[in-house]
Amino acid sequence: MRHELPYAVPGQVIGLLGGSFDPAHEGHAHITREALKRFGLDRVWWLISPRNPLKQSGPAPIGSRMKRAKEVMQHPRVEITRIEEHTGTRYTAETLAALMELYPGVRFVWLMGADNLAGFHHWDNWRWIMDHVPVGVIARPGDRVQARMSPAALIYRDARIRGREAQKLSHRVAPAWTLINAPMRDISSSQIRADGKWSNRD
Ligand SMILES: Nc1ncnc2c1ncn2[C@@H]1O[C@H](COP(=O)(O)OP(=O)(O)OP(=O)(O)O)[C@@H](O)[C@H]1O
Ligand SMILES: O=C(O)c1ccc[n+]([C@@H]2O[C@H](COP(=O)([O-])O)[C@@H](O)[C@H]2O)c1
Repeated sequence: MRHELPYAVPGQVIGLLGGSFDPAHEGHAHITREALKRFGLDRVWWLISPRNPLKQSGPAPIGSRMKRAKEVMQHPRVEITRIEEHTGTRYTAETLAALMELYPGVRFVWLMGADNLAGFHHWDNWRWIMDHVPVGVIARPGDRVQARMSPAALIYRDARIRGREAQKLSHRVAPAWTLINAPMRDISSSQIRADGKWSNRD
C-alpha cells in the first residue's frame, strides 16, 4: 500500500528517527525533543520501520505501532511516518538515498540512541551513511562508553563535533556526527514487552 509522504521544502533540516517503535515510549519522545532543541532541526520525522534488517523476529503490525506512536508523540514539529513502505527500502542507507532523491535540497540528519552507534558498523553500507548524512547521537543509559569506543566513533573521530557545539551539526557537510549527553530516560520497548504492557493487535 502507498502512504502519503510528509511535506518538506528545500533548505529545511529534517531529523530522521528510525525505529521498530514496538511500542513507542517516552524515551523516543524525549530524545526527539532533545534533538529538535540541540541539533538545530526544523522538524523530526519518525520512520516506523516495516522491520529491522538485523532482528530475527518481526515486530507487531505496523498499524498498531503507528497508532501507539501517534499517541506517545504529539508535537507540532514531529511527524510519524511509514516512509519505508513507500520507498520499499529496508536498509537505512537505501532509505536515505531514496529520501535524498525524493526531496532535493532538503537536509537530512540521521538520529539514533547511543546503543545504535555502538553497533553501527554492522549496518549495511554504514560508511556511506556517515559520508553522506550528519548523524546526531543521543546518550542512552548504559551505552555511552561503548558508543564512544565503537568502531564507527573511532574511525570517524575527526568528524566528531563536541556536544556543546551540536547546533552546528545540521550545517556541516558529512561526515559529521555528535553524541550529546541529554538527561537520560531508562526505558525501552523490550522492557515494556517483557512487562506484558504491549498487546500486538491493530
Ligand atoms: N531511552 C532511550 N534513550 C535514548 N535513545 C533511545 C531510547 N529508546 C530508544 N532510543 C533510540 O530510538 C531509536 C528507535 O529505538 P527502538 O524503536 O528500537 O526502541 P528500543 O526501546 O531501543 O527497542 P528495543 O528495546 O526493542 O530494542 C533507536 O535509535 C534507539 O537507540
Ligand atoms: O541499515 C541497516 O543495516 C540497519 C540495521 C539495523 C537497524 N537499522 C535501522 O535502525 C533503526 C533502529 O532500529 P531498531 O529496530 O533498533 O529500532 C531503524 O530505522 C532500522 O531500520 C538499520
